[in-house]
Amino acid sequence: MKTTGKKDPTHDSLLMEAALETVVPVDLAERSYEIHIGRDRLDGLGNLVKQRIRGQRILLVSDTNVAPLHGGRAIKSLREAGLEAHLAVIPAGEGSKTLQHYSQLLDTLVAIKADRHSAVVALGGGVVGDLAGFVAASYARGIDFVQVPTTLLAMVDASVGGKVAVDHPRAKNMIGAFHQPTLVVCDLALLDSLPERDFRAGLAEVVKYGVIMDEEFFAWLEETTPAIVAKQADVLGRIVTRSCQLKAQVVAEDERETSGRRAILNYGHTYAHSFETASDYSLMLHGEAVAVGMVAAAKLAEMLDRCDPSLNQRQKTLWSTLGLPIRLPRPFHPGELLGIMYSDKKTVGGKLRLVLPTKIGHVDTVKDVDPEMVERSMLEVISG
Ligand SMILES: NC(=O)c1ccc[n+]([C@@H]2O[C@H](COP(=O)([O-])OP(=O)(O)OC[C@H]3O[C@@H](n4cnc5c(N)ncnc54)[C@H](O)[C@@H]3O)[C@@H](O)[C@H]2O)c1
Ligand SMILES: O=C(O)C(=O)C[C@@H](O)[C@H](O)[C@H](O)COP(=O)(O)O
Ligand SMILES: [Zn+2]
Repeated sequence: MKTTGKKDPTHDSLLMEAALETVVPVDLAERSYEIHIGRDRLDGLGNLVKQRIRGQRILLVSDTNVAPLHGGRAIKSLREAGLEAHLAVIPAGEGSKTLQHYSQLLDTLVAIKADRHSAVVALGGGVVGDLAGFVAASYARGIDFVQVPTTLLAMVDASVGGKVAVDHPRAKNMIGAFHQPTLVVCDLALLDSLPERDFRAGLAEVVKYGVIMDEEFFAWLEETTPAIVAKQADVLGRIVTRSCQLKAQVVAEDERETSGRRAILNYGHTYAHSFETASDYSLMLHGEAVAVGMVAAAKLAEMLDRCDPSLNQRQKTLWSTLGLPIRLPRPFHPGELLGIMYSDKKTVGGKLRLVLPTKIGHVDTVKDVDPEMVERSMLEVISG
């Protein structure tokens, strides 16, 4: 692996040791938990879950794509471990992150007589994890929750850190909570069935970690694109492990985004959420919106003389090689997007706050950004 810039002595070993079987700890005092990463972990799920929950009754939540492929094995493993597992299946896609589906899952928990020691297990991508997690956060004022992510995006990001939510029609992830899982199990073999477009969308959040906090990881991703696109098993293991290590580090420093440190994970997201919301959550995948949002954010940083144009060029080159968009797929009105950005959760007192890069590996949160500049930065990504 090429090493460039200031060297963190632990870095090479961390990335190289990030082989196929790893456990990444998330250190949060009494809410600490482990992320188990490896291939073919689903068959051992029941025993892992059993050790980490208080009761026997489980609601396994999955979606209409994942349940037929992997739900049977998950249920079998839970039942073989002596757990009473029930299955609830939601329609696949972002359209399920609603109060209506949240309410239906609560009804299911009541129907199966779930109690305070019962647990929710999410088997799916970020949509299932965010929705099921919010259900677990609020049922009986909070019950145990286990994440079994099945997309790359959920393995590297959504399953870790305890942000759980549903969307408001005009504001993404606006109704939710912080509720940490008690266990995360990433079975890399599940990625074999993931559609190509969803796999590539997950890479956006991986590259995000490089830009916000790990220049060497970013450079390694640039060099490794052929193996990434070919989904080489050891490379996928390294990507998931390094991403989880980086996210765990940030979450341990600022669990509830109070000090501001955690906001760095939101790089590109204020823009991304406006694209998703303006298109009723149905035009772009979250990862695709993040990729374009990072291009717009880097353009703004460049316009504000905060970073060199080469940063955005490196991002865009990587997006093109990894099959991610650098522009929006249809024209949008910048004013409409800007209006939605004011509903972002980082907005305080009517002032926009944005996470902007200074160089690869470093970002700052910039308060009170000039809205006119933000609007202009969007022209970088608006087609037509
Ligand atoms: N909570 C967080 O910290 C956090 C972080 C990042 C993203 N998110 C949220 O995550 C969501 C996006 O997650 P996503 O990209 O995983 O989308 P997703 O959950 O919609 O999954 C993508 C698609 O892949 C299918 N799928 C999932 N796993 C599969 C598998 N193994 N085989 C075949 N098909 C499979 C799903 O049915 C779906 O159609 C967004 O709502 C986003 O806001 C949350
Ligand atoms: O975990 C975080 O913190 C993140 O910001 C991760 C993001 O990738 C993720 O999309 C998150 O859901 C966005 O958070 P939000 O607070 O802007 O809804
Ligand atoms: Zn995200």
